[in-house]
Amino acid sequence: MASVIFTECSSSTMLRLNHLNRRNGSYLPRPCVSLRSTASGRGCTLSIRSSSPSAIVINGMAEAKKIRDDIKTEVSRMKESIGVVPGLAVILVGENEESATYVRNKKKACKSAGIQSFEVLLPEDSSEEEVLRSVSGFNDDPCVHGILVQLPLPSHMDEQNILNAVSIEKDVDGFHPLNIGRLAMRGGKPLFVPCTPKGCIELLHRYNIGIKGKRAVVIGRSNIVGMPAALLLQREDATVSIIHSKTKNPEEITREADILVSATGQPNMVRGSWIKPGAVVIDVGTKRVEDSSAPCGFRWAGDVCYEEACKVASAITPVPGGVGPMTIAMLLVNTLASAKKIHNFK
Ligand SMILES: Nc1nc(=O)c2c([nH]1)NC[C@@H]1CN(c3ccc(C(=O)N[C@@H](CCC(=O)O)C(=O)O)cc3)C=[N+]21
Ligand SMILES: [Mg+2]
Repeated sequence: MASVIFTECSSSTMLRLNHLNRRNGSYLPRPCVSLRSTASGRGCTLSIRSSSPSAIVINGMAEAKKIRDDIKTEVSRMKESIGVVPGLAVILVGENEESATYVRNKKKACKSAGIQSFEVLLPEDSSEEEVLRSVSGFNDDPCVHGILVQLPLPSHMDEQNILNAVSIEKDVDGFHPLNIGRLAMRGGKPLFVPCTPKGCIELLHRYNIGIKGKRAVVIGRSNIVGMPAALLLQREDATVSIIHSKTKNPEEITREADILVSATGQPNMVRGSWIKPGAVVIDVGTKRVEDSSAPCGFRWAGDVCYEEACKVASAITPVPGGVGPMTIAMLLVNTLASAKKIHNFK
């Protein structure tokens, strides 16, 4: 290893730390080399001048592909042995362009994995009763093993009421209050866990990033991502803090995080200075932002200032290609698991 130089304003390089710690199955720096909180407040001042610092990029797209391939194999095994094809139903209300994109992606993923997909598109001004009727139809349909009501719903509908109506056996989104309640209980056994947080944890596992005993900070407390992510991390024995819009000085708390999960949908909110050197950063944000230089007129922006974060973090998920594809892969995982359970197929 070349000389290690301590400079005042350098961003840290975790190359050496990564090298050391990957042998222990962890990308996190050892406490004894975790230099932080300098007087200037710039965080770590350890650097190796000769090499440009850069975090490991967590390739969610590649992991998702592997998972989808495994599902495809299982789906055909199931079809051949018992003649059952797993089915996923999606209910989409209104014309929200982003929602339409997700629904399209889910449909594509189902198709390539051999999962049958069903879809109900309802106009924005539909009544709650109409949505409830669709839910109930899918609850009773033996070809459907998973039901997903795309959120957000139009504001005139009671979201809780609708999520409550989904059969918990088919709640592949894990949004039914019973599944969430069980997730929150010590020793509780949810039938399904929400796909995005589940995808985040799966990425950490697949990259051998230890969670037990680590400080985890989640930014955002939504029912879809923030809150279940915090619960899951806590179940994996992390010590978890949740940051939200009323939190004072959030960056002081994020700088404590060994694992930082951001799910706010506010592009570039998380700056490099918010991140502890060597931390693992999971960026859940996927916001469409106008960009005339992009081929389709927009691009996907995460919550994290990626260029800055790369210089500080030891590992980071990109947007796109990080958490997003894993979300869809987990949806297929849950749907297959549901079909197996309903048909008692091992
Ligand atoms: N009931 C419900 N369940 C959800 O799981 C749910 C939802 N409602 N409402 C909206 C959010 C958002 N969400 C995403 C899924 C995949 C990508 C995704 O695949 N993103 C790609 C970019 C998009 C693309 O390339 O087309 C990526 O990050 O690489 C993003 C966002 C699921 N959600
Ligand atoms: Mg992504």
